[in-house]
Amino acid sequence: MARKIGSRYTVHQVIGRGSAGTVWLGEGPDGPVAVKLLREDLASDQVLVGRFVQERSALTGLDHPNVVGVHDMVVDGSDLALVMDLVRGSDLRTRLEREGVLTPQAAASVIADVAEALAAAHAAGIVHRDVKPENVLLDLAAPPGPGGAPRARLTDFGIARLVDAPRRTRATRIIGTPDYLAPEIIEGLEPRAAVDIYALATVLYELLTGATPFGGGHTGAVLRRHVTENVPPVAGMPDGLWRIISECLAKAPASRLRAAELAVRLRELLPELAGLPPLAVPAPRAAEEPLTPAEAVYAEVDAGPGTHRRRRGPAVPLVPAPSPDSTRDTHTSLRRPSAEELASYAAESRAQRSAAGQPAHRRSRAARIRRRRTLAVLVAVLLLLAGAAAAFSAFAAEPPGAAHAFARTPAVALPGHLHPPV
Ligand SMILES: Nc1ncnc2c1ncn2[C@@H]1O[C@H](COP(=O)(O)OP(=O)(O)OP(=O)(O)O)[C@@H](O)[C@H]1O
Repeated sequence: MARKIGSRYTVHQVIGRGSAGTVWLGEGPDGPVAVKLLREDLASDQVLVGRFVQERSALTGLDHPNVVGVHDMVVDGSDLALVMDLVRGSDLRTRLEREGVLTPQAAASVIADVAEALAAAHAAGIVHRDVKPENVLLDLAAPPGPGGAPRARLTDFGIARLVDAPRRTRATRIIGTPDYLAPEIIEGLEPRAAVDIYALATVLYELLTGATPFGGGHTGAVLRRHVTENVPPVAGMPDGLWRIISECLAKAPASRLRAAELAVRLRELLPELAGLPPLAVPAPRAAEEPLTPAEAVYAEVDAGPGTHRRRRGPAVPLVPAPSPDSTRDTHTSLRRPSAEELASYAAESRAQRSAAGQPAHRRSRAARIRRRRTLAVLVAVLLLLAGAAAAFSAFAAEPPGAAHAFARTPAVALPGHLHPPV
Protein backbone atom coordinates (compact mmCIF):
# COMPACT_ATOMS: atom_id res chain seq x y z
CA MET A 1 0.00 0.00 0.00
CA ALA A 2 1.50 3.35 -1.05
CA ARG A 3 1.97 6.09 1.52
CA LYS A 4 3.03 9.74 1.07
CA ILE A 5 6.06 11.02 3.00
CA GLY A 6 6.18 14.82 2.81
CA SER A 7 5.22 16.30 -0.53
CA ARG A 8 7.95 14.63 -2.62
CA TYR A 9 8.12 10.96 -1.68
CA THR A 10 5.90 7.89 -1.77
CA VAL A 11 6.76 4.59 -0.07
CA HIS A 12 5.41 1.24 -1.24
CA GLN A 13 6.93 -1.68 0.53
CA VAL A 14 8.94 -2.48 3.67
CA ILE A 15 12.53 -3.55 2.92
CA GLY A 16 13.60 -4.18 6.48
CA ARG A 17 13.38 -3.15 10.10
CA GLY A 18 16.02 -1.94 12.53
CA SER A 19 16.09 -0.63 16.06
CA ALA A 20 15.48 2.99 15.01
CA GLY A 21 12.67 2.34 12.55
CA THR A 22 11.48 0.75 9.34
CA VAL A 23 13.13 1.02 5.93
CA TRP A 24 10.79 1.32 2.94
CA LEU A 25 11.26 1.10 -0.79
CA GLY A 26 10.05 4.44 -2.15
CA GLU A 27 9.93 6.78 -5.07
CA GLY A 28 11.13 10.38 -5.21
CA PRO A 29 11.34 13.03 -7.94
CA ASP A 30 14.68 11.55 -9.14
CA GLY A 31 13.74 7.85 -9.03
CA PRO A 32 13.72 5.00 -6.52
CA VAL A 33 14.90 5.69 -2.97
CA ALA A 34 15.06 3.95 0.41
CA VAL A 35 13.13 5.76 3.14
CA LYS A 36 13.86 5.12 6.79
CA LEU A 37 10.84 6.05 8.88
CA LEU A 38 11.93 6.51 12.45
CA ARG A 39 10.00 4.85 15.27
CA GLU A 40 6.98 6.73 16.59
CA ASP A 41 8.49 7.38 20.02
CA LEU A 42 11.56 8.91 18.36
CA ALA A 43 9.50 10.91 15.88
CA SER A 44 7.41 12.42 18.69
CA ASP A 45 10.47 13.48 20.68
CA GLN A 46 10.81 17.24 20.21
CA VAL A 47 14.48 17.27 21.26
CA LEU A 48 15.24 14.68 18.64
CA VAL A 49 13.23 16.46 15.94
CA GLY A 50 15.24 19.62 16.69
CA ARG A 51 18.53 17.75 16.35
CA PHE A 52 17.27 16.10 13.18
CA VAL A 53 16.65 19.47 11.58
CA GLN A 54 19.98 20.84 12.89
CA GLU A 55 21.99 17.93 11.49
CA ARG A 56 20.23 17.95 8.15
CA SER A 57 22.95 19.73 6.18
CA ALA A 58 25.85 17.75 7.71
CA LEU A 59 24.23 14.42 6.89
CA THR A 60 22.86 15.29 3.48
CA GLY A 61 26.21 16.85 2.54
CA LEU A 62 28.19 13.62 2.84
CA ASP A 63 28.78 12.50 -0.74
CA HIS A 64 31.07 9.51 -1.28
CA PRO A 65 30.83 6.27 -3.31
CA ASN A 66 31.20 4.19 -0.12
CA VAL A 67 28.57 6.11 1.81
CA VAL A 68 24.84 5.49 1.47
CA GLY A 69 23.90 9.07 0.66
CA VAL A 70 21.12 10.81 2.56
CA HIS A 71 19.13 12.90 0.05
CA ASP A 72 16.62 14.44 2.35
CA MET A 73 15.33 14.49 5.91
CA VAL A 74 11.59 14.90 6.19
CA VAL A 75 9.59 16.06 9.18
CA ASP A 76 5.94 15.67 8.27
CA GLY A 77 3.27 15.50 10.98
CA SER A 78 4.14 12.43 13.01
CA ASP A 79 6.59 11.14 10.39
CA LEU A 80 10.32 11.62 10.73
CA ALA A 81 12.09 10.16 7.71
CA LEU A 82 15.52 9.87 6.14
CA VAL A 83 15.48 9.56 2.37
CA MET A 84 18.53 7.59 1.19
CA ASP A 85 20.17 6.00 -1.85
CA LEU A 86 18.50 2.70 -2.57
CA VAL A 87 21.18 0.01 -2.34
CA ARG A 88 20.44 -3.15 -4.30
CA GLY A 89 22.07 -5.93 -2.37
CA SER A 90 22.19 -7.15 1.20
CA ASP A 91 23.86 -6.05 4.37
CA LEU A 92 27.15 -7.47 5.60
CA ARG A 93 25.52 -9.22 8.56
CA THR A 94 23.33 -11.24 6.20
CA ARG A 95 26.38 -12.23 4.13
CA LEU A 96 28.33 -13.19 7.24
CA GLU A 97 25.45 -15.28 8.51
CA ARG A 98 25.27 -17.03 5.17
CA GLU A 99 29.00 -17.65 4.69
CA GLY A 100 30.35 -17.84 8.25
CA VAL A 101 33.67 -16.20 7.33
CA LEU A 102 35.01 -14.32 4.30
CA THR A 103 38.30 -14.88 2.49
CA PRO A 104 41.07 -12.55 3.73
CA GLN A 105 41.01 -10.63 0.46
CA ALA A 106 37.23 -10.14 0.41
CA ALA A 107 37.28 -9.08 4.08
CA ALA A 108 40.13 -6.61 3.50
CA SER A 109 38.40 -5.17 0.44
CA VAL A 110 35.10 -4.62 2.25
CA ILE A 111 36.83 -3.03 5.24
CA ALA A 112 38.99 -0.80 2.99
CA ASP A 113 35.76 0.49 1.39
CA VAL A 114 34.26 1.25 4.80
CA ALA A 115 37.50 2.90 5.95
CA GLU A 116 37.28 5.23 2.96
CA ALA A 117 33.70 6.10 3.89
CA LEU A 118 34.86 6.86 7.42
CA ALA A 119 37.77 8.95 6.17
CA ALA A 120 35.30 11.17 4.28
CA ALA A 121 32.98 11.39 7.30
CA HIS A 122 35.76 12.14 9.78
CA ALA A 123 37.11 14.84 7.48
CA ALA A 124 33.64 16.41 7.59
CA GLY A 125 33.63 16.20 11.41
CA ILE A 126 31.11 13.33 11.56
CA VAL A 127 31.70 10.34 13.82
CA HIS A 128 29.52 7.36 12.90
CA ARG A 129 29.43 5.73 16.37
CA ASP A 130 27.64 2.56 15.30
CA VAL A 131 29.93 0.77 12.83
CA LYS A 132 28.87 -2.88 12.64
CA PRO A 133 27.99 -5.39 9.89
CA GLU A 134 24.30 -4.38 9.93
CA ASN A 135 25.28 -0.88 8.85
CA VAL A 136 27.42 -1.95 5.90
CA LEU A 137 25.41 -2.53 2.74
CA LEU A 138 26.88 -4.52 -0.15
CA ASP A 139 25.97 -2.87 -3.41
CA LEU A 140 25.54 -5.58 -6.03
CA ALA A 141 24.69 -3.01 -8.71
CA ALA A 142 28.15 -1.36 -8.44
CA PRO A 143 31.22 -2.85 -10.20
CA PRO A 144 32.90 -5.40 -7.88
CA GLY A 145 36.33 -4.84 -6.31
CA PRO A 146 39.39 -7.15 -6.18
CA GLY A 147 38.53 -10.86 -6.08
CA GLY A 148 34.93 -10.01 -6.95
CA ALA A 149 34.20 -8.40 -3.57
CA PRO A 150 31.05 -6.26 -3.80
CA ARG A 151 31.31 -2.54 -3.11
CA ALA A 152 30.64 -1.84 0.55
CA ARG A 153 28.71 1.28 1.56
CA LEU A 154 28.33 2.53 5.08
CA THR A 155 24.90 3.64 6.22
CA ASP A 156 23.15 5.04 9.31
CA PHE A 157 25.53 7.99 9.65
CA GLY A 158 24.75 10.11 12.61
CA ILE A 159 21.72 8.06 13.61
CA ALA A 160 23.35 6.91 16.84
CA ARG A 161 24.17 10.54 17.62
CA LEU A 162 20.68 11.76 16.73
CA VAL A 163 18.93 9.13 18.79
CA ASP A 164 21.46 9.56 21.56
CA ALA A 165 20.01 12.93 22.60
CA PRO A 166 21.16 14.15 26.03
CA ARG A 167 17.73 13.55 27.52
CA ARG A 168 17.83 9.91 26.42
CA THR A 169 21.39 9.20 27.37
CA ARG A 170 22.25 10.36 30.83
CA ALA A 171 25.95 10.85 31.35
CA THR A 172 26.12 7.60 33.27
CA ARG A 173 24.70 5.45 30.49
CA ILE A 174 26.11 3.92 27.34
CA ILE A 175 24.12 3.47 24.15
CA GLY A 176 25.55 1.21 21.49
CA THR A 177 26.15 -2.31 20.32
CA PRO A 178 28.29 -4.04 22.94
CA ASP A 179 30.62 -6.08 20.73
CA TYR A 180 31.85 -2.98 18.88
CA LEU A 181 32.17 -0.45 21.72
CA ALA A 182 35.59 1.12 22.12
CA PRO A 183 36.99 1.03 25.68
CA GLU A 184 37.01 4.83 25.99
CA ILE A 185 33.22 4.91 25.51
CA ILE A 186 32.82 2.41 28.34
CA GLU A 187 35.12 4.55 30.48
CA GLY A 188 33.00 7.63 29.84
CA LEU A 189 35.07 9.65 27.38
CA GLU A 190 33.52 11.61 24.53
CA PRO A 191 33.39 9.39 21.40
CA ARG A 192 35.79 10.64 18.74
CA ALA A 193 36.77 9.30 15.30
CA ALA A 194 38.95 6.57 16.84
CA VAL A 195 35.83 4.78 18.17
CA ASP A 196 34.84 4.08 14.56
CA ILE A 197 38.29 2.63 13.82
CA TYR A 198 38.03 0.32 16.83
CA ALA A 199 34.58 -0.84 15.73
CA LEU A 200 35.74 -1.35 12.14
CA ALA A 201 38.74 -3.45 13.23
CA THR A 202 36.28 -5.51 15.28
CA VAL A 203 34.23 -6.07 12.13
CA LEU A 204 37.40 -7.07 10.20
CA TYR A 205 38.27 -9.62 12.89
CA GLU A 206 34.70 -10.90 12.76
CA LEU A 207 34.72 -11.27 8.96
CA LEU A 208 37.92 -13.32 9.20
CA THR A 209 37.09 -15.50 12.19
CA GLY A 210 33.29 -15.55 12.44
CA ALA A 211 33.35 -14.01 15.93
CA THR A 212 34.11 -10.63 17.43
CA PRO A 213 37.27 -10.51 19.57
CA PHE A 214 35.58 -9.54 22.82
CA GLY A 215 32.02 -10.78 22.23
CA GLY A 216 30.31 -13.79 23.71
CA GLY A 217 28.45 -14.15 26.95
CA HIS A 218 26.78 -11.53 29.02
CA THR A 219 26.93 -7.86 28.02
CA GLY A 220 28.76 -7.01 31.26
CA ALA A 221 31.46 -9.52 30.41
CA VAL A 222 31.79 -8.11 26.90
CA LEU A 223 32.31 -4.57 28.22
CA ARG A 224 34.87 -5.78 30.75
CA ARG A 225 36.88 -7.52 28.03
CA HIS A 226 36.98 -4.35 25.90
CA VAL A 227 38.55 -2.47 28.78
CA THR A 228 40.83 -5.09 30.32
CA GLU A 229 41.76 -7.77 27.81
CA ASN A 230 43.99 -7.90 24.76
CA VAL A 231 42.76 -9.32 21.50
CA PRO A 232 43.47 -13.06 21.37
CA PRO A 233 45.75 -14.02 18.45
CA VAL A 234 44.27 -16.19 15.74
CA ALA A 235 46.19 -19.08 14.18
CA GLY A 236 46.57 -18.71 10.43
CA MET A 237 45.68 -15.01 10.29
CA PRO A 238 47.88 -13.31 7.64
CA ASP A 239 50.53 -11.22 9.43
CA GLY A 240 49.67 -7.98 7.68
CA LEU A 241 46.01 -8.22 8.70
CA TRP A 242 46.92 -9.18 12.24
CA ARG A 243 49.17 -6.12 12.62
CA ILE A 244 46.41 -3.84 11.36
CA ILE A 245 43.82 -5.38 13.69
CA SER A 246 46.14 -5.12 16.72
CA GLU A 247 46.94 -1.48 15.98
CA CYS A 248 43.30 -0.53 15.50
CA LEU A 249 42.17 -2.34 18.64
CA ALA A 250 44.71 -0.48 20.78
CA LYS A 251 43.14 0.59 24.07
CA ALA A 252 44.55 4.10 23.66
CA PRO A 253 42.54 5.89 20.95
CA ALA A 254 45.55 7.93 19.82
CA SER A 255 47.49 4.74 18.99
CA ARG A 256 44.93 3.58 16.43
CA LEU A 257 45.32 4.16 12.70
CA ARG A 258 43.38 6.99 11.10
CA ALA A 259 40.64 5.93 8.66
CA ALA A 260 42.53 7.04 5.53
CA GLU A 261 45.72 5.23 6.67
CA LEU A 262 43.69 2.11 7.39
CA ALA A 263 42.20 2.13 3.88
CA VAL A 264 45.66 2.56 2.29
CA ARG A 265 47.24 -0.21 4.40
CA LEU A 266 44.44 -2.63 3.53
CA ARG A 267 44.54 -1.84 -0.17
CA GLU A 268 48.31 -2.38 -0.22
CA LEU A 269 47.77 -5.84 1.26
CA LEU A 270 45.14 -6.94 -1.27
CA PRO A 271 47.56 -8.46 -3.86
CA GLU A 272 49.28 -10.69 -1.31
CA LEU A 273 45.94 -11.85 0.08
CA ALA A 274 44.70 -12.99 -3.35
CA GLY A 275 43.82 -16.66 -3.44
CA LEU A 276 44.13 -17.26 0.33
CA PRO A 277 41.31 -19.46 1.61
CA PRO A 278 39.13 -18.41 4.53
CA LEU A 279 40.66 -19.14 7.95
CA ALA A 280 39.86 -22.51 9.45
CA VAL A 281 38.34 -21.32 12.70
CA PRO A 282 37.29 -23.44 15.69
CA ALA A 283 33.63 -23.95 16.52
CA PRO A 284 32.03 -20.94 18.17
CA ARG A 285 32.24 -20.72 21.90
CA ALA A 286 29.22 -21.41 24.04
CA ALA A 287 28.58 -18.81 26.67
CA GLU A 288 26.12 -20.10 29.17
CA GLU A 289 28.12 -19.82 32.36
CA PRO A 290 26.60 -17.82 35.22
CA LEU A 291 27.77 -14.25 35.82
CA THR A 292 30.65 -13.54 38.11
CA PRO A 293 29.50 -11.29 40.99
CA ALA A 294 31.44 -8.37 39.51
CA GLU A 295 29.76 -8.73 36.12
CA ALA A 296 26.34 -8.98 37.71
CA VAL A 297 26.89 -5.63 39.44
CA TYR A 298 26.72 -3.58 36.29
CA ALA A 299 24.79 -5.92 34.07
CA GLU A 300 21.81 -3.65 34.31
CA VAL A 301 20.22 -3.66 30.89
CA ASP A 302 17.49 -1.13 30.18
CA ALA A 303 15.93 -3.16 27.46
CA GLY A 304 13.70 -5.06 29.84
CA PRO A 305 13.41 -8.19 31.90
CA GLY A 306 14.99 -11.38 30.70
CA THR A 307 17.93 -9.70 29.01
CA HIS A 308 20.36 -10.49 31.82
CA ARG A 309 20.83 -14.09 30.89
CA ARG A 310 23.91 -15.07 28.97
CA ARG A 311 23.42 -15.49 25.31
CA ARG A 312 24.73 -18.24 23.09
CA GLY A 313 26.39 -17.57 19.80
CA PRO A 314 29.62 -16.80 18.15
CA ALA A 315 29.60 -13.17 17.37
CA VAL A 316 27.10 -10.54 18.17
CA PRO A 317 25.33 -11.14 21.41
CA LEU A 318 22.73 -8.46 21.22
CA VAL A 319 19.93 -7.38 23.46
CA PRO A 320 16.38 -6.56 22.44
CA ALA A 321 15.88 -3.14 20.98
CA PRO A 322 13.41 -0.91 22.80
CA SER A 323 10.52 -1.00 20.40
CA PRO A 324 8.08 -3.50 18.96
CA ASP A 325 9.01 -1.90 15.63
CA SER A 326 12.31 -3.74 15.81
CA THR A 327 12.72 -7.32 14.78
CA ARG A 328 16.49 -7.36 15.09
CA ASP A 329 18.33 -7.09 18.36
CA THR A 330 21.09 -4.61 18.13
CA HIS A 331 21.36 -1.95 20.76
CA THR A 332 21.76 -1.94 24.43
CA SER A 333 21.64 0.71 27.09
CA LEU A 334 23.74 0.05 30.13
CA ARG A 335 24.76 1.70 33.31
CA ARG A 336 28.32 2.83 32.79
CA PRO A 337 30.58 1.01 35.29
CA SER A 338 32.36 3.19 37.83
CA ALA A 339 36.16 3.46 37.88
CA GLU A 340 36.24 1.20 40.96
CA GLU A 341 34.14 -1.42 39.24
CA LEU A 342 36.35 -1.39 36.17
CA ALA A 343 39.42 -1.69 38.39
CA SER A 344 37.89 -4.69 40.14
CA TYR A 345 37.08 -6.31 36.78
CA ALA A 346 40.66 -5.75 35.72
CA ALA A 347 41.99 -7.38 38.89
CA GLU A 348 39.54 -10.22 38.51
CA SER A 349 40.54 -10.64 34.88
CA ARG A 350 44.28 -10.70 35.73
CA ALA A 351 43.69 -13.23 38.50
CA GLN A 352 41.72 -15.48 36.15
CA ARG A 353 44.37 -15.15 33.45
CA SER A 354 47.29 -16.01 35.72
CA ALA A 355 45.29 -18.86 37.27
CA ALA A 356 44.49 -20.45 33.96
CA GLY A 357 46.86 -18.91 31.42
CA GLN A 358 44.17 -19.12 28.74
CA PRO A 359 41.99 -16.71 26.78
CA ALA A 360 38.68 -15.69 28.31
CA HIS A 361 36.33 -17.97 26.48
CA ARG A 362 38.52 -21.04 27.01
CA ARG A 363 38.95 -20.11 30.66
CA SER A 364 35.24 -19.81 31.09
CA ARG A 365 34.71 -23.28 29.64
CA ALA A 366 37.32 -24.75 31.99
CA ALA A 367 35.74 -22.89 34.90
CA ARG A 368 32.34 -24.23 33.93
CA ILE A 369 33.67 -27.81 33.89
CA ARG A 370 35.36 -27.25 37.26
CA ARG A 371 32.13 -25.85 38.71
CA ARG A 372 30.13 -28.79 37.38
CA ARG A 373 32.61 -31.29 38.87
CA THR A 374 32.52 -29.59 42.27
CA LEU A 375 28.72 -29.59 42.16
CA ALA A 376 28.61 -33.28 41.23
CA VAL A 377 30.94 -34.20 44.12
CA LEU A 378 28.84 -32.11 46.54
CA VAL A 379 25.59 -33.75 45.39
CA ALA A 380 27.15 -37.23 45.70
CA VAL A 381 28.35 -36.50 49.25
CA LEU A 382 24.91 -35.14 50.23
CA LEU A 383 23.18 -38.20 48.76
CA LEU A 384 25.53 -40.52 50.63
CA LEU A 385 24.97 -38.66 53.89
CA ALA A 386 21.18 -38.62 53.39
CA GLY A 387 21.23 -42.34 52.52
CA ALA A 388 23.32 -43.19 55.55
CA ALA A 389 21.01 -41.16 57.83
CA ALA A 390 17.90 -42.84 56.40
CA ALA A 391 19.48 -46.28 56.73
CA PHE A 392 20.51 -45.56 60.27
CA SER A 393 17.07 -44.31 61.37
CA ALA A 394 15.27 -47.19 59.58
CA PHE A 395 17.62 -49.69 61.14
CA ALA A 396 17.15 -48.14 64.55
CA ALA A 397 13.33 -47.77 64.28
CA GLU A 398 12.24 -50.94 62.48
CA PRO A 399 12.02 -54.37 64.09
CA PRO A 400 14.07 -57.12 62.49
CA GLY A 401 12.30 -58.53 59.44
CA ALA A 402 10.88 -55.15 58.38
CA ALA A 403 13.83 -54.39 56.04
CA HIS A 404 11.56 -54.50 52.98
CA ALA A 405 9.86 -51.29 54.19
CA PHE A 406 13.22 -49.51 54.41
CA ALA A 407 14.18 -50.72 50.94
CA ARG A 408 11.13 -48.99 49.42
CA THR A 409 11.81 -45.67 51.16
CA PRO A 410 13.80 -43.33 48.86
CA ALA A 411 16.74 -41.70 50.62
CA VAL A 412 15.98 -38.33 48.99
CA ALA A 413 12.53 -37.05 48.03
CA LEU A 414 12.27 -36.82 44.22
CA PRO A 415 10.11 -34.23 42.50
CA GLY A 416 6.83 -35.79 41.27
CA HIS A 417 7.83 -35.93 37.60
CA LEU A 418 11.03 -37.82 38.41
CA HIS A 419 9.34 -40.63 40.32
CA PRO A 420 9.27 -43.85 38.35
CA PRO A 421 5.74 -44.96 37.39
CA VAL A 422 4.32 -47.41 39.89
N1 LIG B 1 19.54 2.48 1.79
C1 LIG B 1 19.10 1.22 1.83
N2 LIG B 1 18.86 0.52 0.71
C2 LIG B 1 18.43 -0.75 0.77
N3 LIG B 1 18.20 -1.43 1.91
C3 LIG B 1 18.43 -0.79 3.06
C4 LIG B 1 18.87 0.55 3.09
N4 LIG B 1 19.02 0.92 4.38
C5 LIG B 1 18.68 -0.15 5.12
N5 LIG B 1 18.31 -1.17 4.34
C6 LIG B 1 17.88 -2.50 4.81
O1 LIG B 1 16.85 -2.32 5.76
C7 LIG B 1 17.05 -3.16 6.89
C8 LIG B 1 16.94 -2.37 8.17
O2 LIG B 1 17.94 -1.39 8.19
P1 LIG B 1 18.16 -0.45 9.43
O3 LIG B 1 19.27 0.48 9.08
O4 LIG B 1 16.87 0.16 9.84
O5 LIG B 1 18.52 -1.42 10.60
P2 LIG B 1 19.88 -2.16 10.96
O6 LIG B 1 21.03 -1.27 10.61
O7 LIG B 1 19.81 -3.51 10.33
O8 LIG B 1 19.79 -2.33 12.51
P3 LIG B 1 19.92 -1.16 13.59
O9 LIG B 1 19.00 -0.06 13.24
O10 LIG B 1 19.48 -1.83 14.81
O11 LIG B 1 21.32 -0.72 13.60
C9 LIG B 1 18.42 -3.82 6.72
O12 LIG B 1 18.18 -5.18 6.44
C10 LIG B 1 19.05 -3.17 5.53
O13 LIG B 1 19.64 -4.13 4.71
